[in-house]
Amino acid sequence: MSAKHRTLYDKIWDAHVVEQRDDGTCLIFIDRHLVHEVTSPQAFEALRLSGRKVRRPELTLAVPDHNLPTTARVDADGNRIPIADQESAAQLAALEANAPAFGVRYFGATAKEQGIVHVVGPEQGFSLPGTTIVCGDSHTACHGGLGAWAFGIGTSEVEHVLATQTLLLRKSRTMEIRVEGELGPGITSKDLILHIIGVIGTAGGTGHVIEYRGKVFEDMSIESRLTVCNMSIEGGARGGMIAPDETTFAYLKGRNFAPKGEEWDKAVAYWKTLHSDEGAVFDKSVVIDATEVEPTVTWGTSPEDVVPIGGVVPDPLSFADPSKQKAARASLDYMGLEPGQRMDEIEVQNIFIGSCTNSRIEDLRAAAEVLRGRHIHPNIKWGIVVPGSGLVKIQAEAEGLDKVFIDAGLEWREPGCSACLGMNPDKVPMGERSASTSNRNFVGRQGPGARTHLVSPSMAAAAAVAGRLADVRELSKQPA
Ligand SMILES: CC(C)[C@H](C(=O)O)[C@@H](O)C(=O)O
Ligand code: SF4
Repeated sequence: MSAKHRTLYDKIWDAHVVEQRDDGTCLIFIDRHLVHEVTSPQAFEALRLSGRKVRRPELTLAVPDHNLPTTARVDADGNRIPIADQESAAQLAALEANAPAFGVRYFGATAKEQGIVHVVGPEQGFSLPGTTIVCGDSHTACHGGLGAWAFGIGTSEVEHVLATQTLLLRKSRTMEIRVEGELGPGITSKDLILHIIGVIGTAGGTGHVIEYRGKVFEDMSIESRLTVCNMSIEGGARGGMIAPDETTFAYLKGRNFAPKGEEWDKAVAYWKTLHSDEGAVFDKSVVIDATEVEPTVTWGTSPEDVVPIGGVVPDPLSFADPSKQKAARASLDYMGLEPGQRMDEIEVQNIFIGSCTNSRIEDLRAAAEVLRGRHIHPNIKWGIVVPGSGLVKIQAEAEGLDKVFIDAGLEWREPGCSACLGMNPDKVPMGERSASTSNRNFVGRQGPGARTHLVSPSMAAAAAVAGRLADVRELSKQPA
């Protein structure tokens, strides 16, 4: 047992210890295992070779997302369109064969429930408060938005979880990110998390599990909480979570795999105990003033390279640390930017609205609100909107959002990871620049030589209209 006054993370940890080892590690029970096509083929193959089964197939959910093209998946006769890329096709085929062979629940490429694994888990009520959730994917912390302890694992751990439903872990340290005050008008959860990563840096959360605390998070929708927790890994953290509350319960009620009837009442009673006790001590604490958060954009090739839209590209010499100076110089070189250049004068040629950070219905509504009655700028050569799941797509179409995007000149696609990373045909061309709602602006992330500026959905829409990075608050003042 941990201390008397426990943090949310302590409580979830304590509830999942199967066995404590002398070396300080614990065998932890894993409640939920999400599986996608990239990190699972070898794990299933290893099980097959050793003649083992999936220990708890009902706690496992598989869905392809990374490699699927986001163009039509069936032809006019209803036949599946094959994937041209051989490696992608092989990974998809492996998952399609492995799921039924091992009795694992599977949402296939053409199922309406298919989507990005981190969008599907919450949407299906598969991800629940107080659960341990793993996936062979670094953005698994996303599910912490529901009050779960969720974290990414490697392929050998995927195999371990498939075979045993447990993991041998060492407890992380705890970190509180307390946000005080309120966000200004037009400032979103994406701006906030980019700002936070700017403050703590990409190593700020190393070795820690973050709990995001404060009224800002209590007031947030689940979609926004998922966006915040999603990027915990970009701040170096092992996980990120927000205590579950009435908003969480209302979001989950009635969802496909959420508990029903009496089970629901029991679950809610338990979930209500899942918050850090008064007097609980965190190993590290950071306080952020919400009123300081502006619409935030990145200028470099690390998610910590952030600046308000009203700011300028920084001078590498402005950083105290010589290694950061060197990194900034390399970033500016790659990004084709000069110190002192105004952020809102940087022209973009590509728009990507999607990814597990920002492809839920609320994100699409926010982008559509800016684009309604407007058209994309002639600078924009390619702009796509990629819903996070088939169900998000259906909902968006029922609200007419697809028409708003298409009328504005953007493409409306099938669900998947898409241009978030260059593993499928959606890529930003060499040397071109994108305003992207994804979570990583690494060198080559959106394709070889692609230059990525991370933004919120409404800021991506503003960039589409302006043909450059732009302050959505300025645009909103003008008539459409
Ligand atoms: C391909 C996958 C393993 C990878 C990850 O671990 O996160 C991807 O989802 C990413 O966002 O870079
Ligand atoms: S959308 Fe991007 S960040 Fe999310 S799982 Fe897919 S590739 Fe990774």
